[in-house]
Amino acid sequence: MEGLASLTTIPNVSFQPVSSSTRRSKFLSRRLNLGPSMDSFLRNSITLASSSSSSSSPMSTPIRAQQIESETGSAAASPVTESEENALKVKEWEVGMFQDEVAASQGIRIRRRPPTGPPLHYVGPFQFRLQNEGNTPRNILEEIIWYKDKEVSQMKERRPLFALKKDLERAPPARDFLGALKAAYLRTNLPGLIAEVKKASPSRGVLREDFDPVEIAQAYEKGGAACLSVLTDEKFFQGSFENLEKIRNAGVKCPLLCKEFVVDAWQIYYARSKGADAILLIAAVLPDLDIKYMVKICKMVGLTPLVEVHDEKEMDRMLAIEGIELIGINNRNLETFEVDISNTKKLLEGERGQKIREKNVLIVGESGLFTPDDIAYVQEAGVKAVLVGESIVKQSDPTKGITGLFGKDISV
Ligand SMILES: O=P(O)(O)OC[C@@H](O)[C@@H](O)c1c[nH]c2ccccc12
Repeated sequence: MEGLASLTTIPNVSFQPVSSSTRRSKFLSRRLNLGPSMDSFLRNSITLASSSSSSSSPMSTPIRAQQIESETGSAAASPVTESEENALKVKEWEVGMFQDEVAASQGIRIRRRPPTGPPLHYVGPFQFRLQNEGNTPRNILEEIIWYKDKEVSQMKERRPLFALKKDLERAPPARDFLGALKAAYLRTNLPGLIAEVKKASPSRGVLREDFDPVEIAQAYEKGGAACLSVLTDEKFFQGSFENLEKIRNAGVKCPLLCKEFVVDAWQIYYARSKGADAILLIAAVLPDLDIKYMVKICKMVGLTPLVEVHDEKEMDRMLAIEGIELIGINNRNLETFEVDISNTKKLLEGERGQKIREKNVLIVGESGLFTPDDIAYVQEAGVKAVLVGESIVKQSDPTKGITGLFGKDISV
C-alpha cells in the first residue's frame, strides 16, 4: 500500500486516458517537471509496460528498471530522486488503465484487478473490498488472480527484488526439467510423468487429509515420476512455498515445478530462490509481452517455463512466441472447472499439430487423467508428458497410484 499512499501525496495530477506512449510520458514529464532523461526513461518504461501487466503494480518498478537498464544501458541505473520515484508510481498507475485493454485485444478475459481499481486509501482487507459492487470477479480464475495480485505486492514489500537476488546465489542449483521429461519418455516409451503434490483445489475440495508433502514427493519419485509439481498457492489450493522448499531440501532428485499463478516477474525470482526448477505461466492470464518477458527471465535465472494453454487461440498465441519449448494443454477450464480430456487431442490436430512438431515443442497433457486408457489417449494425440494430481495423490500409497495410472510399473 506504500505505493498508493505516496501516490496520493502528489499534487495536481489527473489520470486522463491518452493514446500513445510518447504522449503519456510527455504528459507525465510535464506535470511532474522532469528532465529529458526522465522523459525518455518514462517513454521506454511505458512502451514496455503498456502491454506488460506486471508493470501496473506500484511495486514492480525494480524489475522493470532492471530490464530497461539491461536493454538500453541507460539512466535506469542512476540514483532516482523522490519526485522521479513518484513519477514512476504515477506512470505505473496510469498504464494499469490500459493493461486490460491490451489483454482483451489478445482474447484474454481475465482482468488483472477489480475494474474500479483499489481505493485511494487502504480501508480494510482485500477480501472485503472484493465484495463491493462492481468489484466482483467473473469466475474463479479471476478471483484467484485478483487475490494473487495483492498477495504478491505485499510479499514484494517484505522481500524486495534486490534482496531476493542475494537469495538466488544461495539457492540450490536448477535441474533440467525438460531433459528429465525427455529422458523418461525415451526410457519408458510412455509420457514422462509430472506428479503433482496437491492437497486441495477449489473444484475438488480437500483431496487428502493426511497430507505430508515430503512423504508424497518421495513416494512419487519411487513410483517413477520424472518430475514433480508442487502447488504453492495457499489460499485456494492449500499449498505453500514451504512445501516446495522442504521437498527440495529432503533430497528429492526429480526436478520441481512451482505451480503458481504468476502475475509478476518477482514471483519467478522467488520460486528459484526456494529451489524450483520450473515454473508455470498461464496464457489465459498473461498477455504475449508478459509471456515473452517472463520466459526470458526464467531462462536468465535457470528456470524452465511451462506455458499453459486451454484453447486454440491461446495455443496459437504461444506458438508465435520464440523460445517456448514446453507447453501444457490444460483439460480443465480454469474459469468453469469443466474437465474434458479430448481438449488435448483437439489442440494437437491438423496444421496446429504439424507446427508444434516442426517447432519441436514438448506437449504436456494436464488434468483429468485417471486410467491407463486416458494416458494412451493423450499419448496417441501427441503428448510426451502428463501432469497428474488428483488420481495419484488420493491413493493411500501414491507409488502404487502411479502404477495403477499407467497400468504398469514405470519405475524400472
Ligand atoms: O488433479 P488433476 O486433475 O490431475 O490436475 C493436475 C493439474 O493439471 C492441475 O492441478 C492444474 C493444471 N493447471 C493448473 C493451474 C493452476 C492450478 C492447478 C492446475
